[in-house]
Amino acid sequence: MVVSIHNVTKRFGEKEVLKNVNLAIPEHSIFGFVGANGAGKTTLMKCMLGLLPLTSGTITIAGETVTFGQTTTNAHIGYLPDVPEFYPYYTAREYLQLCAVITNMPKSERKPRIEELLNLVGLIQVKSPIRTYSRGMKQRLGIAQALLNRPKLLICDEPTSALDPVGRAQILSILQAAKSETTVFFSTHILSDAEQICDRVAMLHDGTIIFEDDLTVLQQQVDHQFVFTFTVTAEQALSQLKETEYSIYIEESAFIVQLSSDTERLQFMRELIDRNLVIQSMHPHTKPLEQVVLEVLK
Ligand SMILES: Nc1ncnc2c1ncn2[C@@H]1O[C@H](COP(=O)(O)OP(=O)(O)OP(=O)(O)O)[C@@H](O)[C@H]1O
Repeated sequence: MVVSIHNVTKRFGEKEVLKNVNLAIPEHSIFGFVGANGAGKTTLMKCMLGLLPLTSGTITIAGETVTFGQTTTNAHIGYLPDVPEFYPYYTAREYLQLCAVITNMPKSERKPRIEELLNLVGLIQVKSPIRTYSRGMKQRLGIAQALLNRPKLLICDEPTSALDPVGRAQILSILQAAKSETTVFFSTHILSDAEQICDRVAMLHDGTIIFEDDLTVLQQQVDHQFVFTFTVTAEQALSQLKETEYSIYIEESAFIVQLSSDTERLQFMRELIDRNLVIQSMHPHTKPLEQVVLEVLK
């Protein structure tokens, strides 16, 4: 485990913001940390970075215990705050060169690493200074900076929240690519972002982890239901399957059918052939993460 959080409680005065939190983050995974505004996500990340003292409990990063005020464990961490700040008159390349010098990166490694990261974050062709960058470009540069020294863990605080759909998709694909060299821990209140790239998801609600599991387990399959697409629309397919014995319904233009056994699945395929319906895709019907969350919070 690259991160182990054990019975962590954090109080600000009388206010208990984290209540006995336990988390284990496996290496080379993308771990989504979801929760509404004010749930305590930033507080836990600051505790992981040794920026806040714990009221009780322990946090270890790459096997080393985090101690408030000490920065030794931060050598394993790259951190992207929600609004990263840079020197506005530098270009991305100049800024990363400065960071490489400050962090004592060996001279021979600087150029290849910086070019590799500029390529990863899609800024390799950009020659203009950072002051001209969009928010998404700044986030992307922030990821490059955080990854510069090959940390074992990349912590990103709401990296997609302020971005438009294109900017969000770019960040998600960069985080996915970063997984080959590090472990990604990112917080978000956008469930669909977590759903797109995470291997594991934990949800913090009022300072308590209310679920934590592999995303595939969380998005349980709905009782033997399958979603089909055909070369015709769902409505047309349904009309071609008139008087069928199968339980079929259409939900938001998706054709969904209940097939409880392998035999039923085979029979249904035969029926589709008999009715000249050509399948484009078939997959198990799963609950979106949002529905899982709503059910847990009920
Ligand atoms: N230094 C502090 N002193 C007192 N209360 C604090 C302090 N820092 C955070 N809090 C409180 O702790 C709670 C959790 O805040 P936190 O910033 O961790 O939430 P969050 O999940 O990151 O929310 P957001 O998505 O809005 O950033 C909030 O009620 C906040 O007011």
